[in-house]
Amino acid sequence: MAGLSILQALVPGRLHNVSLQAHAGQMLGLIGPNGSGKSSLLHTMAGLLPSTGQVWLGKQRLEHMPLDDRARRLGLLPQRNQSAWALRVHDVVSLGRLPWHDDNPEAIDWAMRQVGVQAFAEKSVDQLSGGEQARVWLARVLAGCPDVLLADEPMASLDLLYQHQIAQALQAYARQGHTVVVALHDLSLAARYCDQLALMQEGRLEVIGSVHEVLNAQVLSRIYGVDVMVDLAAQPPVVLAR
Ligand SMILES: Nc1ncnc2c1ncn2[C@@H]1O[C@H](COP(=O)(O)OP(=O)(O)OP(=O)(O)O)[C@@H](O)[C@H]1O
Repeated sequence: MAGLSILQALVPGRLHNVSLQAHAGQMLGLIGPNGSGKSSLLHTMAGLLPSTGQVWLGKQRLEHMPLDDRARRLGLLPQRNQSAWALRVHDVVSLGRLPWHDDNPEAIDWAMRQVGVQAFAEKSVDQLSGGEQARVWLARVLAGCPDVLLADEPMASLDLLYQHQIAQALQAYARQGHTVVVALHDLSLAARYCDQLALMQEGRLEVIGSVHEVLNAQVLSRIYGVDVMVDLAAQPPVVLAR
């Protein structure tokens, strides 16, 4: 399957000439302080935030792809989600099949199982807790089985069990040959589950590489403005502000 490349993305005040490649089969984590440009980069990758740069899905330029093809091949989970209607959870997840014009029950059941929301299938989504709803929104994107999955802080509101279950599900999705890009603030989770990390600061890509290349205590302390301790040899790895 195709990876995703972004070349010289420039969005005034938000992104400054960002170029990077997300590879099929891998999970790329976007990290960096608040306002560093992670969401802007994800929206640019999804073709939703216009930039002067280029986005390539494999050998195809995203801007030149028909919209329905883009919708099938690229899925975005935004940072904030809400439903204007009190839809059933099953119906919300089914919306993920819209680009395919079908109601594929296997894909919908699979997506709900990945994030553990089968028990809520008949409930109204507005009657769920914040973390439960977050899992439903992710299931909706997974149900579309996109080649490239872009997720903005998918674990932010989840409890300890689901942080790990969702991180594992996203990693497994990448291992099946998909391209997964997640923005996240929990650097210990990033160290444990991501194959590559891209560290952003003030709209620029500061460094991209393996977990060991990017999670450097000195660099992180400078960028986050707080003393950071990094222990990548620990099981699981730990990255925390002191
Ligand atoms: N809709 C918008 N219009 C104009 N500027 C915006 C908009 N959204 C974000 N910005 C600005 O773009 C910059 C990057 O914001 P972005 O949301 O991409 O950062 P982020 O790294 O995702 O932050 P966080 O970790 O807080 O979610 C910030 O300076 C922000 O103020």
